Amino acid sequence: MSAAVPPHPQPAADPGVGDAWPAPVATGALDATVEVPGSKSLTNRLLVLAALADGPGTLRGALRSRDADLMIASLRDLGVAVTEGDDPATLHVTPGPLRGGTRVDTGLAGTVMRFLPPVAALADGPVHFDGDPQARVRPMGPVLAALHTLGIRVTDDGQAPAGRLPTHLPFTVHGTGRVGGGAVDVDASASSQFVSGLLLAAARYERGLTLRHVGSTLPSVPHIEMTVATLRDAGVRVDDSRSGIWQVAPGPVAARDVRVEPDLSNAAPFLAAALVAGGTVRVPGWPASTTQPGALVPQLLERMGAVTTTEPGADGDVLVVTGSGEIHGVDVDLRAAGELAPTFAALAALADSPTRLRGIAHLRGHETDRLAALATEITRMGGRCEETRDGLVITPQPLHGSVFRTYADHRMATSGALLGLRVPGVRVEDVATTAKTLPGFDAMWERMLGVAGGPGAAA
Ligand SMILES: O=C(O)C1=C[C@@H](OP(=O)(O)O)[C@@H](O)[C@H](O)C1
Ligand SMILES: C=C(OP(=O)(O)O)C(=O)O
Repeated sequence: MSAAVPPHPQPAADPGVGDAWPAPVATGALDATVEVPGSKSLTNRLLVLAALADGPGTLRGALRSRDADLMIASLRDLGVAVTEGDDPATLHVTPGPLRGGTRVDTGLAGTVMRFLPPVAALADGPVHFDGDPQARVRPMGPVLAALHTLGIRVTDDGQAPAGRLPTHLPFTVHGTGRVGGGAVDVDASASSQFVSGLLLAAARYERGLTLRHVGSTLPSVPHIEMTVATLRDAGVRVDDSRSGIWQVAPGPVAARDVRVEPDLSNAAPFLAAALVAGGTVRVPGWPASTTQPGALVPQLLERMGAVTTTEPGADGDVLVVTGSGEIHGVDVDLRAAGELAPTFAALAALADSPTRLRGIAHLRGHETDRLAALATEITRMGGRCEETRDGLVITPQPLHGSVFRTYADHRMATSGALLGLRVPGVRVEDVATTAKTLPGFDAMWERMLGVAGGPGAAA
């Protein structure tokens, strides 16, 4: 990976054992249907496109979580009206002239910190960006360098020497109300979101944008395809016919009324639970075709021992995953779907043979250094999980309970829950961190298990 990732802030020495969530152990085969809320990636793309559109639009089935709510709050501050419809998942968006003189709180949301600077470039004044302490070490440089190339002034509000382009939060994008556009080279080897963010705003640039990826690897290609698909659905012309080059034509973004698919990556730990506990888990609303990387979940679970089918449901297909409790190790390149790695690492630690996860060096710049975090927590449980240059090698061992640290990472929390299904005594520190993309995860998990009586009842 060519973009260096600085070390993440370390968690407190004592992870608050008393408050940790006792992950319930499965006491029998599962038989559950889990309704998963809207996709984070689609919700935040569709919010940005609605904010840039040529009239009022509506999202239905939108995710409401910390990441989505930070996007909504930021767009409101920029002058976009976002109001709730009959239910919180229905959002009406009315674009307005983009205002400067505001502050964007990115939280720990990659989609907010990478998608909004190219939008802020269109505002009529400075927009200050900052986020959680962990967000300040997530890579930002390539997207800010691209804005600089396009003639937008970006200044560092942190520790960088004066005059140096910022590479991390906090920073200010000095919008002037217009962006000329043109051509930029971007090294997106550390995050596909650098590409997505620039493409999402590009139709509103006077000459559009031609973006060329110049890095050695490109992670999360399905997420870039999702960006291109959502742009095209909004009537924007995008040429992606040359590998590693995207050309967005200038023009209006059509206001639309859109339905958001369920978040297939958030479905993954629930579906994986069928392998760990045995039995069946169903997720309704599984799209017949999708750009979400979670589309890979059924085939990956099958490789690890599941039987998967789809059944017709009231609202599209229902994905049905059945496991026997046996889990087989795999050798898999997850470059296209890195956000699935924590779920598959947890499954791997419970398997009957070793697993190699490859192509995911960029996970070192996610919510936390996920490779280090997974290796540390699985090892703490007595497992064997070693970091490689671009992934993890997990060799199953007998595991014991522990406090499973989450490092402010929602997917670490869901991995801990998955391990706790089989290993008694797992307590997940700060399970509330799942609110980043799935508020109420612990209650959903307990419902899946048929556990009554609230946290810890089945531990
Ligand atoms: O564009 C998106 O919605 C995302 C892209 C991916 O980021 P990276 O390319 O940084 O992995 C993914 O991991 C993240 O969860 C969501
Ligand atoms: C990497 C992730 O999030 P973000 O959108 O903050 O990059 C994730 O959800 O796994």
